[in-house]
Amino acid sequence: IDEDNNDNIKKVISHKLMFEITLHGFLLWASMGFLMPIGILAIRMSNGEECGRKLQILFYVHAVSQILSVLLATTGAIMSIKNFNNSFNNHHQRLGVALYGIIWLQALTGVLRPWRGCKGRTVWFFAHWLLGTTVCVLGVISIYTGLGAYYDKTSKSTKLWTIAFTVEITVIVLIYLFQDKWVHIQNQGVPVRPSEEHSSIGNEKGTDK
Ligand code: HEM
Ligand code: HEM
Repeated sequence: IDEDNNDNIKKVISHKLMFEITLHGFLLWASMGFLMPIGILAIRMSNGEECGRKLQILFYVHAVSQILSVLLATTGAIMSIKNFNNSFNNHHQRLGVALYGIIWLQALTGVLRPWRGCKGRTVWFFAHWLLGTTVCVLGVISIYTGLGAYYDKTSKSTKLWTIAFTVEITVIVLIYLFQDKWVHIQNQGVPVRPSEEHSSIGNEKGTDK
């Protein structure tokens, strides 16, 4: 009877750990694998946008989705630090802890931004863009290594999840690339005036011929 009891306790604990790992995965996927890239696509939609109201809405979508993303990741962080072993002895764990910290730094620089037209704004934008893009890419890598860690721990296949995530990220990357080409694509139907034909090299996005 004693052995039976022991077995049951073991099963209950591993069931609990299983649940916690799955929740960890979902929280961080939703945060860094979904909200963060979507928020970046949103603020990029405002590039070259003239209408003040549209600009404001896109800014809010960016700010809200990014703050929500940081809060979700933080929930996941508190959970994982409470329930996992905190040994930080593999790439997934080490990169993960670094990200937990950096996303807060990024959100903080987002909130504490200088006004447009201010002297510091150019440097701020470069820093916010560079760190933001890097963090998002590292987040995507962490999700792949996380799915690997899940397989190592549970021996359950994560093939379908990996495919699903790859499809999602591929779509997001295609939209990201498309955003740069949108004006150019629209202007394909507009005839080039002969006098401007040669000066069209190196044109700015907004005045694309
Ligand atoms: C951006 C996304 C992610 C970040 C930042 C992250 C971060 C972390 C961190 C810091 C740990 C160590 C926790 C500790 O020991 O206190 C950890 C462990 C773990 N994570 Fe993630 N994670 C992410 C996504 C995922 C995903 C999508 C899965 C898949 C289900 C996953 C599965 C695991 C597993 C199984 C562990 C156990 C640790 C092990 O022994 O390797 N993670 N994660
Ligand atoms: C972890 C959170 C965040 C990430 C990963 C992030 C990422 C980014 C990225 C990559 C860009 C550049 C987009 C482009 O290529 O044009 C950007 C722009 C911007 N972000 Fe964030 N961001 C975050 C949080 C915030 C927060 C909390 C705010 C404000 C409350 C904010 C305000 C802005 C603004 C105003 C711009 C546009 C700057 C301009 O075009 O002059 N960000 N963000």
